[in-house]
Amino acid sequence: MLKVAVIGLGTMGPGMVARMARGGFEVRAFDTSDAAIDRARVMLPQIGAVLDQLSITPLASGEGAISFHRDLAEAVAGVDLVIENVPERIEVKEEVLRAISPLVAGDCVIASDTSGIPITKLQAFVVNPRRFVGMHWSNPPHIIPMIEVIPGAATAAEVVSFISETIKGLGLIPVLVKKDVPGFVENRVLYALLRECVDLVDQGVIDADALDTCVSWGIGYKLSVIGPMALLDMAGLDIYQSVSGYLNADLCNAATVSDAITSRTAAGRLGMKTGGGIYDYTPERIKELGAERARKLVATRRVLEGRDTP
Ligand SMILES: NC(=O)C1=CN([C@@H]2O[C@H](COP(=O)(O)OP(=O)(O)OC[C@H]3O[C@@H](n4cnc5c(N)ncnc54)[C@H](O)[C@@H]3O)[C@@H](O)[C@H]2O)C=CC1
Ligand SMILES: Cc1ncc(C=O)c(C(=O)O)c1O
Repeated sequence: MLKVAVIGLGTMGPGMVARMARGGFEVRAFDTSDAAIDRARVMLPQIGAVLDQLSITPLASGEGAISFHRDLAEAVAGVDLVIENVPERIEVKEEVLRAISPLVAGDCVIASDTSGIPITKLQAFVVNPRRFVGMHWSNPPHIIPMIEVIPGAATAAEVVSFISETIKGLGLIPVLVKKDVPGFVENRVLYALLRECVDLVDQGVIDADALDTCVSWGIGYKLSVIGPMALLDMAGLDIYQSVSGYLNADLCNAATVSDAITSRTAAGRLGMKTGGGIYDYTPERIKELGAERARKLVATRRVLEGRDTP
């Protein structure tokens, strides 16, 4: 049974811990914050119920054990894989990776769930860069089945194979990113979309809620069935040639973050986690939305996987 340590139990950690334990791994869950550990403990049964709805059942040998840790050396002792999952700030990742690296065995793989910091940069912070790789999950990690695998300049081929096989072994889908570009692929695409969406709302072209309806029921719904490259063929490359010929030059190409976002983050309006961001949320609404989104994502995934016929 594979032994894995997850370092950081914020938005992403609990779902990753639960998903890997369901796949039979022994999972050590570490955070420096007692509140994060307490929250993760509360979330595990709720996440387990969602995994049940996805028909992700424990192996015949049973679900892997989960243990919680406040001592880093204890958390990573003897594990095969450590997944760094701390905030997306390179100085925090440097401190954590420099702390983890000397504590693990020579054959242990260290992976980072960074959203897009180049893996080659993070490799500088570990003792053995050959055994360091990007493993980028998507939120919510217990529901979204795709994980990007990103080798850095020094990552050994066998480590890329190990991570890809580990992901497949969980019944998930590894996607290899061949060049270590910032944001990898998923977030380059997402952030191109988000930049345009924020700009359209900033410019008063559309209200936020109408934009959400337009994107979710238009391209969002369609793209879950037909990928962008296949969509080009469905629309016709001549159409893309014509439209992109006049539209590309008009799209937002701002290199900085929109003032509307920067003023909100400066005021502590970070979204659901602070009760308001673009929209406002009560604690009851946050619970409702969490349940509703999980239910719809589960139902959609079951249909897309062919488990349920509509
Ligand atoms: N939020 C998202 O939608 C996604 C985030 N990611 C990436 O995953 C990583 C984690 O993101 P989130 O879970 O959103 O962050 P978060 O800020 O919600 O949670 C980070 C956790 O790390 C803990 N932490 C901080 N310093 C630590 C340290 N020195 N040692 C151990 N734990 C420490 C915090 O207490 C917190 O519980 C980031 O690199 C992020 O870019 C990847 C995919 C999606
Ligand atoms: C806004 C945003 N940024 C990063 C990520 C993942 O790295 C996600 C996600 O949903 O996975 C996201 O929504």
